[in-house]
Amino acid sequence: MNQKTVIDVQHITKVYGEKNEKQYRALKDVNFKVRQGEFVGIMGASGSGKTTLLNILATMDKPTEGQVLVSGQDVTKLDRNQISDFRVKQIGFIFQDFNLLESLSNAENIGLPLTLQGVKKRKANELVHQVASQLGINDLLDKYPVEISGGQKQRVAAARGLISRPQILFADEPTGALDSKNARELLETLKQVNDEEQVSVLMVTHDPFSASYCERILFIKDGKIGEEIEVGDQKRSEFYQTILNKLGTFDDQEEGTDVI
Ligand SMILES: Nc1ncnc2c1ncn2[C@@H]1O[C@H](COP(=O)(O)OP(=O)(O)OP(=O)(O)O)[C@@H](O)[C@H]1O
Repeated sequence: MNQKTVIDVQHITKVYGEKNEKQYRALKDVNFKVRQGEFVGIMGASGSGKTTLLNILATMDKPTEGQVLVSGQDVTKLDRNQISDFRVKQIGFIFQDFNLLESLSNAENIGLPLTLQGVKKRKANELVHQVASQLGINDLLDKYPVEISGGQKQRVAAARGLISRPQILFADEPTGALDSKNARELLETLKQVNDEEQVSVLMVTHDPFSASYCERILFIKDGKIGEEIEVGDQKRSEFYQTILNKLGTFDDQEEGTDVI
């Protein structure tokens, strides 16, 4: 197993709201590491802090305290330019609602991170075709997002997330808007890319089926990592059952954050 740490989360705390106002503590001293090529899931009740955590790791939000080392560099200390650079070169992101730009063709959407990096059109085109072949969506390149299905949109979004060959792919409920067939296909593809490219995948999900594709799952409860489970030698179907059993031990209540 690859032991290189790509993400090292140290003592992350997130408080929403200004001082003198009502404040909420959404994350409390969160610590964990992710290795290169690992497929890690984050599960937890609604309001437990999953999206807050993912957004901090992906530099879309800053923690109140603590640091996030990505390949040894503290990304919470980056300035605006460094953050843009970090996002386009080192990470990919897939959202539940795809976040494709309707006015761009699918090929242009996929190539957007390269356009932002100033990669020449010809080279960008070549890379777009490469990733599209890998994800089996070559025939969608000349179409626009409105002309394709939800499952196809998420594959286009995944291609955009992977085009820069990032070290880390963040996925926030990537199967949330997909039917089970499309969800399965997307997860198979993510797993394949994860294996082939050693890209670390960090996926927030409510869905035990999606989570069964992970090697390790962190359970967030009330802003803290409560427990974690690993697939180990289990088959995916067995891991799915393990996850269901684990979820059954939690109560299903929505979580409120701590008002300070
Ligand atoms: N911008 C914000 N300002 C104030 N509170 C916020 C803000 N964003 C999130 N919160 C609160 O922080 C807590 C954690 O929210 P977060 O979205 O991270 O949870 P989650 O686990 O992703 O939930 P869900 O599964 O419903 O998406 C929630 O109680 C939420 O209301």
